[in-house]
Parts: sequence; structure tokens; C-alpha cells
Amino acid sequence: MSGLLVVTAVPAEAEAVRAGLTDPTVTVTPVGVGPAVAGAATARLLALAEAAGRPYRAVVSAGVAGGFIGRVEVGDTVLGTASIAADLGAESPDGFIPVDELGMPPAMLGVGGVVPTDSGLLAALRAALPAATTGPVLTVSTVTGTTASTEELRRRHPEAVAEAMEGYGVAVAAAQARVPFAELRTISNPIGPRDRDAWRLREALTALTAAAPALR
Ligand SMILES: O=C(O)c1cccc(C(=O)CC[C@H]2O[C@@H](n3cnc4c(=O)[nH]cnc43)[C@H](O)[C@@H]2O)c1
Repeated sequence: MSGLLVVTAVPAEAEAVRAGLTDPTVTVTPVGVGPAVAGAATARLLALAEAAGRPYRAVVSAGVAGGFIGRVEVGDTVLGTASIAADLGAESPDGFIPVDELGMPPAMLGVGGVVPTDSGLLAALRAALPAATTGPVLTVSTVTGTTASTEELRRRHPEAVAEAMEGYGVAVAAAQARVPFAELRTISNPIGPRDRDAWRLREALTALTAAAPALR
């Protein structure tokens, strides 16, 4: 059995995690931006390790994220209780319909649009990071960038604390490989009207390094 697999979107996030690791058995790999590439790459990494007789014991989607201000602040650390595919579904004149409510055959839904975090892994991460905020983390393919879409997400997901772009894809790969999954994020920017200059990447990457000893 290998150690923990940590997947990030970009190399800067992977370097920030590696800078804080204390467990040499943890593997950190940047896999790209968005749920499709993150899911495909994670599935491949898990399958290769399994085929080599050294399966990973768990996988964590880690990196920076947008935060729902009021629920979290920039620089905070977040542990996901579930990864939610927030834009997987259908629009209608009456509003967004989540994929689970489209009336599709259950066998076609796979894990559905929500993957809960592994309870044992979450408990271990919470114990190591007691100051972290916990709650669902949304996965989106399009970064939220208007007040209207932010308010709509707040209304649809009153418990959600953050949004990022990979968690759900990684979670699906982990679920199919029957490997425990969790999501660890640090907040780089408020979710809201797009203002790339307001992103505090350095602060969020420093928080990621500070959180990394929990990954063991
Ligand atoms: O340019 C850099 O130096 C740099 C360093 C670290 C990270 C980046 C990114 O571009 C990260 C992209 C990654 O971040 C997640 N993210 C962050 N904020 C949001 C958001 O408001 N909504 C959705 N996703 C967000 C996401 O997972 C991206 O893949 C650049």
C-alpha cells in the first residue's frame, strides 16, 4: 500500500503543499484545471498505482479556492464535507435543476452530483486542522464572476463554504476506485464579481503550506 495521493490543479499549488509536508510517503501531483482533466488524471494515477501493487490509501483534492465571504474569509483553510457538481444539471425557466432531479435512470447517474467526503479521512484532517472551516465545496467549470450568479449559488447551497474547479472530478475518480476522498482548500479570493487583481494567491499558498502537515 502506498501513501496518500494529493492532486492539485497547478504546479504552484503542488509546490506549496510539498513545502509543508512532513510525511515522505505523500505524493503531490498537479493534474490541471477543471473537473474533467482532474478526474481523468486522478483515475489514471490510481489505476497505475493499483496495477503496480502499491495502491494509494486515500486521495485529497487540494489547492486554492474562492470563498463565500461571511462563511469564510480570504486566507482561511477549508475542509470539504462534500464535493458538489454545482453546474451539473439543466437550466429551466423555473431555475436550475440539479442532475439528480432530472429523472434520469439511477444507473446513469453514477455517484450523482454530490460526493460526501470520507468520514474517517475528514475526522483525521479536522483533528489536525481544528481552525479550518468545514462545509460543502462546490465544483464549477466556470469561475463564478457576477453578483447574480453568486447570489444564486448562495441560495442553492446555503451550507457551501467555497468553490473550486476540480474536487468533484477527483471525488468521482476516487469513488470509482473505492479509495477514500477529501478536499482541502485555502481561500484566495471572494466569490463574486470578477476582479483578478483582488486574488490573494500568495496568502492562500502560504496557508496551503501551513495546512500541509495535516496530510499524512
Ligand atoms: O498564477 C499563479 O501563480 C497561480 C498560483 C496558484 C494558483 C493559481 C490558479 O490559477 C489556481 C486555479 C485554481 O484555483 C481554484 N480557484 C480559485 N479561486 C476560484 C474561484 O473563485 N472559483 C473557482 N475556482 C477557483 C480552481 O480550482 C482553479 O483550478 C495561479
